[in-house]
Amino acid sequence: AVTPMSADQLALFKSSWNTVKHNEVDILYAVFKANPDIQAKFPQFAGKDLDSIKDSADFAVHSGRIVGFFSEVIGLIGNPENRPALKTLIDGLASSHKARGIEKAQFEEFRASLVDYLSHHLDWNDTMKSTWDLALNNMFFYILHALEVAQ
Ligand code: HEM
Repeated sequence: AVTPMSADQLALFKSSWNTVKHNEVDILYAVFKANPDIQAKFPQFAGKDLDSIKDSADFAVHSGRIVGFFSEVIGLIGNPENRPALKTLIDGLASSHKARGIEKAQFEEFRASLVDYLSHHLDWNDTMKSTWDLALNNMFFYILHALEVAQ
């Protein structure tokens, strides 16, 4: 289920994301490093040495798309008028990933690696941790549900 965030939590969520959102390459690198099975799903990166692809243009483009999705969603969260746009984005993500055979468990792995990254790059105190837990619980509730019902 989804638990609404307080205004303070929402503000902290957004401002803390703003401090790392341009570390796209480092974030995707951290996800691939911890989860070779995720890297293996990317046709252009499968089987390649992560440290040698990290600085490529292709890696930057993909990192920008994937991490940029979070920026797009986080930018829309908090205003009820944006709900249809959020639903469209999340449904699109779910159907494109379902079509690639990506399972719920891999989304959970992605989430865990993102949190691990954040825990080392944000001022990770109890308030920060509980705010991100809540935000990602909500976001992944929608994503995983959309993945379940996607065709
Ligand atoms: C919440 C987590 C994730 C987000 C926000 C995300 C976001 C995106 C976005 C925005 C794209 C480009 C648009 C599209 O094709 O839909 C994309 C492509 C892709 N994603 Fe994800 N993704 C996530 C998790 C995963 C996971 C767990 C895997 C693999 C196990 C994965 C594999 C792929 C692949 C293979 C592509 C296509 C890359 C290409 O263009 O060749 N994604 N992802």
